[in-house]
Amino acid sequence: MRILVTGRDGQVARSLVAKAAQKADIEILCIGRPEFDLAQRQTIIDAVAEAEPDVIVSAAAYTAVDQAEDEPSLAFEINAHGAEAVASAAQRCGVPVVHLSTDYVFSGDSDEPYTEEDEPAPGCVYGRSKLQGEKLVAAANPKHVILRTAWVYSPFGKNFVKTMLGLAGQRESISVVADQIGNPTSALDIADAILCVIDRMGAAQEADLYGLYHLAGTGDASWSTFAQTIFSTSRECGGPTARVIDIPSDDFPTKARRPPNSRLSSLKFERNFGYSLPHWRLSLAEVVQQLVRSTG
Ligand SMILES: NC(=O)C1=CN([C@@H]2O[C@H](COP(=O)(O)OP(=O)(O)OC[C@H]3O[C@@H](n4cnc5c(N)ncnc54)[C@H](OP(=O)(O)O)[C@@H]3O)[C@@H](O)[C@H]2O)C=CC1
Ligand SMILES: Cc1cn([C@H]2C[C@H](O)[C@@H](COP(=O)(O)OP(=O)(O)O[C@H]3O[C@@H](C)C(=O)[C@@H](O)[C@H]3O)O2)c(=O)[nH]c1=O
Repeated sequence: MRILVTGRDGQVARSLVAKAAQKADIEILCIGRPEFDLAQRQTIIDAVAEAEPDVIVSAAAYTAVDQAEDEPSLAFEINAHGAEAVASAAQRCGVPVVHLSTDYVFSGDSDEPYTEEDEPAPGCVYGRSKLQGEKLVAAANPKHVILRTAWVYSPFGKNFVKTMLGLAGQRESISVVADQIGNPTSALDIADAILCVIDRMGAAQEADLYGLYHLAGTGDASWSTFAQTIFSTSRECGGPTARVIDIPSDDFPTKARRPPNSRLSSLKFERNFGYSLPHWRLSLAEVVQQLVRSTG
């Protein structure tokens, strides 16, 4: 089984490489800029044709949430039209695409965890561009699994856990918003779930498994609770720590509006794939320990 993964240096791609290394029957091929650029359609067509994959994992994206407010055209070119081109290239090869999307497609004004039935209403450019990407991917390739995930962290790339540990080295206290809640999700757990999806699709070409799913870590937290847990875990293993000061979102102005509640219900994924992600606290401990060990 040859899996082509876009976004070579991203968190999900690197987690897939780490997880697939433990599986003899899987070959992972990661592609990235400059030879594969979502803003350059021909590079997508060429890269996919050359790879001859059995499945494509579309993990590359424009993920700079605030910066997207200043570069909406580029965000849409990459997250919407680039994603569509990847799904079309997969369709021309007759192979499925597993595409990643985000909790930021929701306004966050509901009090309940969002299901796949809920109407998206993104409040920022990043969320709008990813929502259009979902629609274009689904239209371009009937063999699609779209996974909306959230608050991704890992030992790789840029993420909130690494930002907090970095700031703890410089400050005694850090102000963190306490009125935005979501599901922290380890990219390593997403990688396991993607391999499970691919295994199920590859084994039976089960058409009824294609579609849109929410897939996030079990349990929820505010960014502030998440930060406190990062520091308590880091302290236990001898890493940097800081005091967290709870603040409202209004006291941490950002260019992009974030959803106050972006909790996702992953029940559909659980039902269809018989698989759920571990509790975020368990997965976080593993990642923080790895990060502290690697810098200590
Ligand atoms: N991070 C998160 O918290 C969440 C992410 N998601 C989604 O999950 C997916 C994976 O996210 P994650 O692994 O965290 O992403 P990262 O931000 O870690 O990595 C994104 C990757 O996309 C690549 N990329 C950006 N622009 C282009 C382009 N024009 N052409 C080719 N590659 C490009 C980047 O390459 P380069 O190194 O060249 O910049 C980078 O390797 C994305 O679709 C994202 O929207 C969903 C919810 C939460
Ligand atoms: C660094 C920092 C952030 N914050 C707040 C700002 C924001 O509301 C929240 C998260 O900040 P970040 O900018 O790190 O995270 P953000 O870029 O909003 O993360 C999002 O990324 C995209 C790609 C997604 O798809 C989402 O699921 C989500 O993970 O924490 C603080 O309150 N204090 C701080 O010191």
